[in-house]
Amino acid sequence: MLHKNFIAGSWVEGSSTTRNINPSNTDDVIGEYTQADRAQAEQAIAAAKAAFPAWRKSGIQQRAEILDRIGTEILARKEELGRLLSREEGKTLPEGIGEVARAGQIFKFFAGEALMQAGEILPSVRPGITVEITRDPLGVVGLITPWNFPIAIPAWKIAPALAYGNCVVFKPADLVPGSAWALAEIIARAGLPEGVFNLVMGRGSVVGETFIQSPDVAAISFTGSVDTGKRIAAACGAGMKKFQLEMGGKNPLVVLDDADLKVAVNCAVQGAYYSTGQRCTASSRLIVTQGIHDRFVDAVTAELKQLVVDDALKPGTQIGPVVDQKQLDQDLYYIGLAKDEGAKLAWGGERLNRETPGFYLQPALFTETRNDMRINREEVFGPVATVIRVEDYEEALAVANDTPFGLTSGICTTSLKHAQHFKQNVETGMTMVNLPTAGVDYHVPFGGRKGSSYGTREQGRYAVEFYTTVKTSYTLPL
Ligand SMILES: NC(=O)C1=CN([C@@H]2O[C@H](COP(=O)(O)OP(=O)(O)OC[C@H]3O[C@@H](n4cnc5c(N)ncnc54)[C@H](OP(=O)(O)O)[C@@H]3O)[C@@H](O)[C@H]2O)C=CC1
Ligand SMILES: CCCCCC(=O)O
Repeated sequence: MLHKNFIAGSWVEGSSTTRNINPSNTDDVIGEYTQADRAQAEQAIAAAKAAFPAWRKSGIQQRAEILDRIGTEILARKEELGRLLSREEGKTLPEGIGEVARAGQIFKFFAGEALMQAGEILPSVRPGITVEITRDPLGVVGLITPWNFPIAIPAWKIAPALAYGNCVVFKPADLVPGSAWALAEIIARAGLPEGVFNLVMGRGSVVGETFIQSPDVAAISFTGSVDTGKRIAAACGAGMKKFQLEMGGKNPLVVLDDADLKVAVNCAVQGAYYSTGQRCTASSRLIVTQGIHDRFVDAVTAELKQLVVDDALKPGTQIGPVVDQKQLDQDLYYIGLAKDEGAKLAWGGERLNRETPGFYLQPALFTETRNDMRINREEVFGPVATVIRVEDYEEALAVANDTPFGLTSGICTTSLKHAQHFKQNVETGMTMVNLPTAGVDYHVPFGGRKGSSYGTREQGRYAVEFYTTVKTSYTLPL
């Protein structure tokens, strides 16, 4: 079966196709997916533009019911969709099912938000005049998503876009079309008028470029690499488009002498290596004070030796394969670079063989690293973490903030004083105390600072800032 694009309410073939390969077993072809060319991407944009005038006036009850219907079906099928997600992306089955559940919860959350489009009414400073502050939808929004959260990141862009009355052209990462297509198939049956939602599978350099260049696309929401994010920012700026970028991080986990060692080790292993380290929120720099350093390194190393690296769908697997050859090459490149820079490899870093051909990599831990090494400046986006030894809390905070990124951070400590000071002074958009840096709630703001993110926050009620525009009205009643 060829999985087609969904444009103007119909399933249509594109100009080429791509095969979806299982990173746990590269002999396993999950399915064949069509790829749009520029013309088809433009057809989708035109369909969304034509649908907007009516959709922007749709009732909030209609929107709420549609979003709730989508969320209900996603949750009802979380095992099936979770298995598909793990098969195509490589995160373990529990992680895949968890991500699908999160997507369903996100749609249900925004079903509620669709009903709560609050504004404000104030008296003018001029007597007798009333001022109203309301919000309008933007129009056609282009949603461009990465491979590492194939259904949750699309959900947290699509759901608010629709809730606030926008029309959508959605381009998933070419590497993981399965989850995106399954999500689109649910959305296609949820009762939206034709053209309101369009799935446009295809290469970023073709479909993505068409979105960011089109004068009929009012806004772009993007998650992915810094390089692509900068490209999108330049194009959107030139075209006076609204845009938001979520691009990753070099997230620090600070471990102080007074930390609970067991908690700190769990935070480090979960945060740095689960989901094969392929999370923008993953810990990659473990910043450890002198007094606990050796005990911490020994304990983390002991944990890494126990981790089960295997087929994502196999029961008991804790670390699935890397997503593809390109990412594996990137991980191995940085492992080699760290060695060349003089970092000490405490454990792992070798490609592994398993029963089936896949991109299996032993989680790697480097010690005796300095924050000015490239391994500590650049995002690897794999199961690779480094330890930086520091003297005290003050030095730990300074090192944590000394990075071009600012997405998330963490501190393991039993000192309320240090926890409070860290929350107030760490330069990241999100921060955790005695918790992994990865793993966030779905109903609160998500996003970072510096090179990690651009624009307003995603997720939760804060999403209204991006997916609407404010109008101030003055009325003199006659
Ligand atoms: N912060 C995060 O959540 C993520 C960060 N990353 C980082 O990015 C690196 C590469 O991952 P990758 O998925 O390839 O990231 P990319 O930035 O290459 O891709 C992200 C999305 O952007 C699309 N895209 C690519 N080029 C363009 C373009 N010129 N215009 C518009 N859209 C475009 C891609 O399409 P397509 O892939 O179909 O070509 C994909 O849908 C990772 O190694 C990691 O460092 C990656 C994923 C998530
Ligand atoms: C939903 C995708 C990003 C969330 C990353 C995390 O939960 O750590």
